[in-house]
Amino acid sequence: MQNFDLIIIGAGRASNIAAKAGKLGKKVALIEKSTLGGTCPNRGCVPSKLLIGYAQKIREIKDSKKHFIRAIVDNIDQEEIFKRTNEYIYSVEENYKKKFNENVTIFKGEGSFLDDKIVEVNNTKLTAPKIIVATGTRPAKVPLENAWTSDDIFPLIKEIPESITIVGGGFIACELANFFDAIGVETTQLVRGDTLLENEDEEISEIFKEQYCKNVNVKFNISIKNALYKNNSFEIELDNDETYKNDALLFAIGRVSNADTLKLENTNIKLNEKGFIRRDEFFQTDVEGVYVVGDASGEHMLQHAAAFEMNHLFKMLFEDEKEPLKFKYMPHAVFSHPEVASVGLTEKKAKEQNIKYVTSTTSWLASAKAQALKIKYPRTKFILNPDTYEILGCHLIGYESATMIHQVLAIMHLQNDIRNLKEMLYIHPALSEALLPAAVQAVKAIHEYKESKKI
Ligand SMILES: Cc1cc2nc3c(=O)[nH]c(=O)nc-3n(C[C@H](O)[C@H](O)[C@H](O)COP(=O)(O)OP(=O)(O)OC[C@H]3O[C@@H](n4cnc5c(N)ncnc54)[C@H](O)[C@@H]3O)c2cc1C
Ligand SMILES: NC(=O)c1ccc[n+]([C@@H]2O[C@H](COP(=O)([O-])OP(=O)(O)OC[C@H]3O[C@@H](n4cnc5c(N)ncnc54)[C@H](O)[C@@H]3O)[C@@H](O)[C@H]2O)c1
Repeated sequence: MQNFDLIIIGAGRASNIAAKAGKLGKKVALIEKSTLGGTCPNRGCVPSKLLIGYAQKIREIKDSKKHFIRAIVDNIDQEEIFKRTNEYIYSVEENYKKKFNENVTIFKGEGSFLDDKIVEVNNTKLTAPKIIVATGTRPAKVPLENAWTSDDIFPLIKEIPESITIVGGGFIACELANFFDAIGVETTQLVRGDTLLENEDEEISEIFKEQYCKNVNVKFNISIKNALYKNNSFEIELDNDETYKNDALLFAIGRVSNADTLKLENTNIKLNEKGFIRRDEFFQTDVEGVYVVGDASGEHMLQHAAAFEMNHLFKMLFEDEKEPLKFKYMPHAVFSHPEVASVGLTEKKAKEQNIKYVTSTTSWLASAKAQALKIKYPRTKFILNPDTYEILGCHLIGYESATMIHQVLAIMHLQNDIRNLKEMLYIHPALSEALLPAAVQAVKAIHEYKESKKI
């Protein structure tokens, strides 16, 4: 039995805890069954955003006629795009290794529990007073042989397909289908319902659908009845009896817990109804001294949330943090075309929760920089508490929405009052100045609401 101060199962974001604890002189066992760094740098956020950079450039060139420029995309070197992205992925493991000092022992293998306090990896038994489970998620099982998930394209080492079908209408499907379509791979997206990005505010997802479908061929209310893999391609039969051939078929239909790899039946650790590990507000599982953080908890499934949680857990374990982490707000963005960013309640959620609210939706076009983009759809939508002026939700669609929303986030975090967004000074005519008329309009909407209630 090997003794440590800390055992960590899963070297994704939790690598940072291992590195920092090692620097404090703690003896750390870091167990990873795949590549150090986890999903984000190896097969998630980073490589997918590297790909989106290419897509964005191509879309801009193709759209240049709006600026009275005749330009054509003469050649897209797809191989180079994947080669460069793969090179980044291949560098991750070595870069992560450099983070750790001699106090951190890396065990490459699948970790599992023998009991509440003993973890086994490669037939070696380890124990520590503190154990962190940070095992993340994996793609939901693909129902057809030879079909891909996002894991299969990071890195893409097989031949680049000439045509691809992508199933799903969520984050991954809308980011990847946009990329494949932009680089010239014939792309079909299959969505079982009639919306894309179904968890976004309805007004925003409708605009997204209208704009996105101008580029990507999306079939709605459809499922695959059958898909036969023959001679390196799929013969796809849809449930409306339509048939067609595509080189690749990729499913992006959600992600599932890795808890089933941990032999939790040997412990008192319990799962919730979704199969994710149950925890209290201090990240502690049903076993004292065993914690679960990041995607493994199934709560947010976002890199910034995982990183924030891990940072807080480190402070709880090795510094003097006594308070639980309470996320005031959890923003996210979908890096597709168009780009969407959101924080807080959607109108639907506000309605469901019976919350008193006022909405205000404003075009960005009052800003000269927004006009210069020559796109008409960008919008800001606020959901507001009319009594307190609090921003309950903010939803953006348009160029650099993910960047734009940080200004709103800052206000929400500091002193959440829409009037602060209205009173601040903006650089004229920066794109973010588009938030000024949105804030003015939002405050007006609250005043009109208050007036209407006086009668
Ligand atoms: C295609 C894609 C794009 C994404 N884009 C974004 C984005 O733009 N922005 C964003 O915020 N989020 C994005 N995400 C989500 C983000 O990647 C995750 O939220 C984040 O990586 C979670 O970190 P984690 O450390 O909790 O889990 P992970 O990074 O998944 O790490 C868990 C690690 O545990 C290992 N493991 C699992 N079980 C065991 C075991 N039994 N023994 C040993 N090791 C084990 C795994 O191999 C893995 O390395 C994206 C995800 C995907 C798939
Ligand atoms: N920009 C980002 O922050 C980013 C990008 C990619 C992924 N992620 C994270 O990764 C997670 C997983 O992404 P995802 O796109 O796989 O999940 P998702 O939950 O966003 O979307 C899943 C989609 O698949 C559909 N679906 C589910 N089961 C299906 C089935 N059997 N047949 C057909 N369609 C089905 C759903 O209706 C939905 O449209 C996200 O929830 C997100 O947290 C974040």
